[in-house]
Amino acid sequence: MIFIFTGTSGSGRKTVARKVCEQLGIKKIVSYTTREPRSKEVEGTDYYFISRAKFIADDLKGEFFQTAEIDHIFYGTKKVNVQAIVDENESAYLIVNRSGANRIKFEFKEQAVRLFIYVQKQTVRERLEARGESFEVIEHYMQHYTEEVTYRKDCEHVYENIDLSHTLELVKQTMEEHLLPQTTE
Ligand SMILES: Nc1nc2c(ncn2[C@@H]2O[C@H](COP(=O)(O)OP(=O)(O)O)[C@@H](O)[C@H]2O)c(=O)[nH]1
Ligand SMILES: Nc1ncnc2c1ncn2[C@@H]1O[C@H](COP(=O)(O)OP(=O)(O)O)[C@@H](O)[C@H]1O
Repeated sequence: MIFIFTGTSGSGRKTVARKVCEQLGIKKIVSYTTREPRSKEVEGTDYYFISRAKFIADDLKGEFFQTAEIDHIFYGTKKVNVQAIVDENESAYLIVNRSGANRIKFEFKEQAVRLFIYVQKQTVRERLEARGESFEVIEHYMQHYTEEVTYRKDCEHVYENIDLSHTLELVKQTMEEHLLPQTTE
């Protein structure tokens, strides 16, 4: 099973995904990005941080399963990382935007499920302010919000992440249901 975490940026997707998947022992498919690491982000855990030139070269070689460009930054997951999960017949998760979620769902069909995490626009702003983000960064998040939030109608599961522990419980429950052996009835 592939668990696709998507939703509005700044709503807690990474936090929820990491905590629940740690508990369930589900591996992450780590994306590549051309943006600078933020403080506390770890190479190979949060992202593989690579240069634009390397990203473009790898893309030309056909190494990416899917890519996205957001605010002039490239993001992508490599075929080799996705294939490793398929070969081992394991479950995995990733955190992607709308286009990435669509691409993965299209490829994996019933074997992929989209978990949409969101909060109200004003709450995103407050959390980013609390995280100490600059005005410019916060405005970027705000500009994407409307486009991102409308994707929720297409996703299999939707969570408004108000109380974190409550969200974690609900998401865990859903994921456990998907991990149960499928009956043919
Ligand atoms: N399509 C796609 N989107 C990605 C990938 N990796 C990350 N993203 C998305 O890119 C956006 C920006 O991510 P990031 O720079 O970490 O900032 P965030 O908005 O704080 O999560 C988020 O919506 C991520 O989910 C990827 O491999 N493919
Ligand atoms: N339920 C919650 N209540 C308050 N703050 C939260 C909650 N969930 C996550 N956060 C905080 O909100 C910020 C954004 O979370 P993050 O997981 O980075 O979001 P995303 O991956 O969606 O951009 C982080 O500082 C995180 O600790």
